[in-house]
Amino acid sequence: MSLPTSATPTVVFLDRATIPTQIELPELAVEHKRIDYDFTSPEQVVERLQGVQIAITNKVILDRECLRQLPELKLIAVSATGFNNIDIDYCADHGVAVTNVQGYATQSVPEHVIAMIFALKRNLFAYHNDIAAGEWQRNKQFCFFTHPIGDVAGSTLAIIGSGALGQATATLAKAVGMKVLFAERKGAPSCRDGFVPFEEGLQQADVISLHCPLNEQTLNLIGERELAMMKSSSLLINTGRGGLVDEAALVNALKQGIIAGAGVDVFTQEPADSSNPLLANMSLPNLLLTPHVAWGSDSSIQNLANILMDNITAFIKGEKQNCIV
Ligand SMILES: NC(=O)c1ccc[n+]([C@@H]2O[C@H](COP(=O)([O-])OP(=O)(O)OC[C@H]3O[C@@H](n4cnc5c(N)ncnc54)[C@H](O)[C@@H]3O)[C@@H](O)[C@H]2O)c1
Ligand SMILES: O=C(O)[C@H](O)CO
Repeated sequence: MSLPTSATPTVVFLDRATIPTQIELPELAVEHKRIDYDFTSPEQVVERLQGVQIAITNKVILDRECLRQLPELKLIAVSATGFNNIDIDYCADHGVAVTNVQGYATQSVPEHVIAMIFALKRNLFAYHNDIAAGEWQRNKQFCFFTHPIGDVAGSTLAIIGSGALGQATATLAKAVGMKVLFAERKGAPSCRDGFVPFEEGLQQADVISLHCPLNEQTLNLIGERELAMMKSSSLLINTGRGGLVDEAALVNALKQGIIAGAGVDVFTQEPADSSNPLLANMSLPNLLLTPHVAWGSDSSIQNLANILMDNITAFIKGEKQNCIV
């Protein structure tokens, strides 16, 4: 998994526009040729990576079918933590290195999670919408209470995924007075020290926050069965990946009062459209949606850009940094 020493590598960024313009993407500290595309459709991937040694992708999918047609590709530098858009097994079997960017958003994602928890617990958007619909204006009192308002302090947060973002979310949650549990992996035969069994986490939590990767084991981790185990007063926050949650089952749970609310930043298809059950029901007062921006504070994206380009420089120099395979 290395480059021929004499060659000047070509580096192609397939979705450059995922890095906002105010963020500086550092130059590589080694000789190279770089081509940036703001956006690449699935049909354009193979053509754009023909003869290319290094591909940068945030969310463009590099699956087996397209990788098979790219024998010169030596490195996929994922400009994200999640790498579920890459066929890792193919890369491992065919000598294609894959790097990702770890721990760059330990401020941004937890702040987004806690913001969603406060907004939902206090029903901020439901009240905002009531005013927009003229409810307050029709009322005689200085205030009115059409939605429950809960305290965040004292409530229990169950975190699924105890890596960089799970841990950082735990730290912030404790700072606002929440009790924190880490749930063991679903189906695990035993429970590690410091974890509670998966089902117990679901049952005890006032809020569940997902911070595990999307893979074969975690697809539809939260479905009808799991939602039914949660308290009817509880919230689900998903900033992990859309596929972790059965979206139709979640909408049903919100409509039937099986759980009290959900904050969702990630979707099975992105961008999602009105065929997505969550978008089709986004007027529900207890559903808060954001367009995959939990990672997106300027400082976090700058961290990401720096680490991304460092990973590539290291690879070209023959060093290993943040290698998944
Ligand atoms: N919404 C966003 O903007 C955003 C930003 C960054 C990351 N993410 C997502 O968050 C995920 C986690 O990021 P991170 O930096 O904490 O990654 P990480 O690799 O540091 O941590 C992932 C954790 O999940 C655990 N895990 C793996 N499989 C599991 C399973 N089946 N059940 C429970 N836990 C499991 C791992 O052991 C690890 O502790 C990423 O994979 C990505 O999908 C989203
Ligand atoms: O995985 C990540 O880092 C986020 O989804 C942003 O791409």
